[in-house]
Amino acid sequence: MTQFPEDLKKVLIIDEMHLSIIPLFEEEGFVVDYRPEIKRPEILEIIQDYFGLLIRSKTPINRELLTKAKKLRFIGRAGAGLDKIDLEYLDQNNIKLFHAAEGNMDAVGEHAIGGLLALFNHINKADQEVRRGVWKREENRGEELKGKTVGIIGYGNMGSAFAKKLLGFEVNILAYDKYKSHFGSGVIKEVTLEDIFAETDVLSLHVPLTAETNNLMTPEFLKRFKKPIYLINTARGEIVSFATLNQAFDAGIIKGAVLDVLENEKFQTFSLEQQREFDLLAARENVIFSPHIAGWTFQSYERINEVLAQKIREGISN
Ligand SMILES: NC(=O)c1ccc[n+]([C@@H]2O[C@H](COP(=O)([O-])OP(=O)(O)OC[C@H]3O[C@@H](n4cnc5c(N)ncnc54)[C@H](O)[C@@H]3O)[C@@H](O)[C@H]2O)c1
Ligand SMILES: O=C(O)[C@H](O)COP(=O)(O)O
Repeated sequence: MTQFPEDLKKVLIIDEMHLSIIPLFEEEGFVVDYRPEIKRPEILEIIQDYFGLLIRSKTPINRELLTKAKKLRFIGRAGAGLDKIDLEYLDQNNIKLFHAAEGNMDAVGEHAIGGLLALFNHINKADQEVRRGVWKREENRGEELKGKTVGIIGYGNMGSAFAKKLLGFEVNILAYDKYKSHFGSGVIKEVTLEDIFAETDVLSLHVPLTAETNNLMTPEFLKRFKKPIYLINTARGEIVSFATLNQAFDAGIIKGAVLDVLENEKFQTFSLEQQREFDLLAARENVIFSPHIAGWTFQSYERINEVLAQKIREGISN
């Protein structure tokens, strides 16, 4: 067990997490305040007392918050995405950041495959029809994954987990990563973006949300695909807008989509245009939505805590 001085023990948890987080961190010698219901104004008032902060994504960890966090030495992100965190500030102020992407990457890989198979085989649509007493076989004839080329953009934890799950489906797997190289294997081919445009049948996005990937998929970007594609987005909704998706469907560039993430995930805050474009998407039979649950399994919920506790144990003692 790590022994910390009295004033370097307090850890604040501001998001709902599997309750295993409490004993895991207490065993490490921390004093844990589990406050999943806490609102931002109170966080701003009390954050000065804490050595560690454990988060998911409810509250932006921006300068307003961080400048008040005078004793803060580490942040633990129970999950993968770091897009709500001011990474530059952490770097400049020697605040360590740990994430637990390894804890939900298998869930994301399996969800992407599940969505794709459901899309290819019209499972959701056919299920609704049969429940209504409608028996349509020809209209629900499926598409096989075997022989398709699957393009992956972003080959980190999620992209590589998805690729690994694809092995066995007898597909051609191409992966492009702007900041990583020499990751290919005999089966998974490391390629350029041009190769992705030229060969992809199924495109899966696994980049983080950054200034560069926000709206990465513009209409111009999508026009560069040589064949109509099926799109899987389990990364972040801001990478491709509703309007761009509709345009690409209408132009025959996208012929089906699995969308676990949306450009705005709070329906009540949709602008009129977002509502109009979302309704158009929702009217398409070849779109499958889910409410940002790709990484959200019973197993990952608990595994994320274990990954985080272990990384913090190792990282804090250095
Ligand atoms: N839907 C969900 O439940 C869920 C769960 C987990 C993660 N995610 C999302 O998946 C993202 C990826 O997670 P990860 O753990 O694999 O991250 P990661 O950092 O391990 O991998 C991302 C990869 O993308 C590459 N990249 C960055 N910008 C790029 C660009 N412009 N073009 C091409 N490649 C680029 C990076 O070099 C990196 O290798 C997270 O940031 C999060 O947004 C979603
Ligand atoms: O980045 C992640 O790990 C997933 O998108 C889940 O995010 P959440 O913990 O904020 O729900």
